[in-house]
Amino acid sequence: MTLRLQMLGTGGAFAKKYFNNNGLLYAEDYTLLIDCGITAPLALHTLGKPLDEIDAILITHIHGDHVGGLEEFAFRMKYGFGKKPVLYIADKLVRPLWENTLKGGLSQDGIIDSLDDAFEVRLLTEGQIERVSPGLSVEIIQTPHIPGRASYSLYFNGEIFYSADKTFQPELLTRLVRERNCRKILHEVQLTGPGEVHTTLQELLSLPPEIQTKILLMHYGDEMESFIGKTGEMDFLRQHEIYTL
Ligand SMILES: Nc1ccn([C@@H]2O[C@@H]3COP(=O)(O)O[C@H]3[C@H]2O)c(=O)n1
Ligand SMILES: [Zn+2]
Ligand SMILES: [Zn+2]
Repeated sequence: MTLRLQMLGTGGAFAKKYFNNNGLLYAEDYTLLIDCGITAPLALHTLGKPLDEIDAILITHIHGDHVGGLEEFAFRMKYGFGKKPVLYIADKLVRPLWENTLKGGLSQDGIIDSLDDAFEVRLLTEGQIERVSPGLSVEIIQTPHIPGRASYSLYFNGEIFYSADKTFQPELLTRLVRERNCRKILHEVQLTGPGEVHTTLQELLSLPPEIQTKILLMHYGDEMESFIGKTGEMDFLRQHEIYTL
């Protein structure tokens, strides 16, 4: 099954030239929204994409640039379309997403008292492949980002790796390419400064060309244009363009 990807945005958390790093993944007529950050509602509006054309949302972790648009999404689906959005989420993220992020704004006594009242929740477990639609499966892979906080990268159809925000994990990337048929890697990048909770361009440039050629870079800062031609065998993913993966 050929997947297509259209990023709503390719910016890092504080980018102003680019929307938050959230993507629409198309598998035939099924549309999955990967992460729904603060700018997702505006980016969808800019693309002319109505909310009810999205079949499900999947979130990687609970930073604002990945979940900050969920409150608006849920309210508009409920009061605008009379529907509950489908939400794919790692079991370990349910409690923090509800208790620490959404409860304050979304809860209404007797109407919305839990995440299940606002979303059609579908739990994901590490190591288990979930069939999202006839042409789309996903496996979550926990990858390090903020110490002590869970964050999950995604492996689609056993061949496409989509990194969550994460530190550099060369062994994982090498294993996916050499042992698990990985054809394409959508990877976050930090262009300047120390990585700390992200993967730096310098780190990705240390990968062998065989892996770099599979990588498209995303979640970058406003300085991206000045790095064109300086990314080895890797290219930048551009927001709103549709890529066949
Ligand atoms: N220890 C941390 C934690 C957070 N941050 C910054 O805050 C952003 C939150 O969203 P993000 O996309 O994960 O990027 C994080 C860092 O820019 C950071 O730089 N160092
Ligand atoms: Zn982020
Ligand atoms: Zn993050």
